Amino acid sequence: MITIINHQNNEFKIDLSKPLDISIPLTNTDENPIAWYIEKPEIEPVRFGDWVGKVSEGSSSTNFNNIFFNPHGHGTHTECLGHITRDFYSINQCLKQFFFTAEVISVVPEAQGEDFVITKSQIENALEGKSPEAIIIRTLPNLDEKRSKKYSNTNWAYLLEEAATYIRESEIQHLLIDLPSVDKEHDEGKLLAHKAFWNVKDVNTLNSDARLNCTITELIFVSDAILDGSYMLNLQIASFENDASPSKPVLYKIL
Ligand SMILES: N[C@@H](CC(=O)c1ccccc1NC=O)C(=O)O
Repeated sequence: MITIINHQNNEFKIDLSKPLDISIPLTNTDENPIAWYIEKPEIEPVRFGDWVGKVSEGSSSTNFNNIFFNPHGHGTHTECLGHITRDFYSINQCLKQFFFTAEVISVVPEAQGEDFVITKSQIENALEGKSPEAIIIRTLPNLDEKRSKKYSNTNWAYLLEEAATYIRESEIQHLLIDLPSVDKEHDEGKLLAHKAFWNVKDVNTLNSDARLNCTITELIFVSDAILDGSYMLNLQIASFENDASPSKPVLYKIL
């Protein structure tokens, strides 16, 4: 299913029948990744007395599950600046378009003291002067365990503030990464990369040039079969009125 997208005076030819899904499935098993010290998601049938919302139990014509999960801690999710502000901002109001030009880059986080960090020059070198609407950062090594990793208290790699500032100054609107956060796990609430990317100067009173329509997507997984380079990104969320929603970013190779 080939289509041609005309965008910013360019033609992009993509094959909609060849999606490259970079989301991590959300399950109630021990396979599910976890960050931020919570337990695994729950997916359980509704119960009313003896009645169980599960066909195989015999009382219900349908499978009818409640799901308890956390968008930030349980898998691929997309957030708006409402994640860090005193006032409420909703991803469903901030993200109103869903197709973007995108660049997949791979970086090896650099040791800095006890941390591993992604620097401005790594982003700058990997982008090679390109100016996509979205950047997809794959950290190396790209171990399969990322799909089910328990991240709590692992001090994962993070973006230096200078790297997030560079991404903002490059006018990139959507930042996707395969880590639980663009920031350091234990950072005393500084959230330097989040603030730099969204241009949030004061979380109590939002500045007028804060980037309301820009998003951060965390806990993606970009398989090795997807090479670095240019793609079209379809960034889909569920319509949650919340700072963040589970999401399904899908790439299409440009033909
Ligand atoms: N690093 C922050 C905590 C934090 O960033 C956070 C905590 C719970 C759920 C999500 C978080 N950040 C996600 O991007 C802190 O140490 O206060």
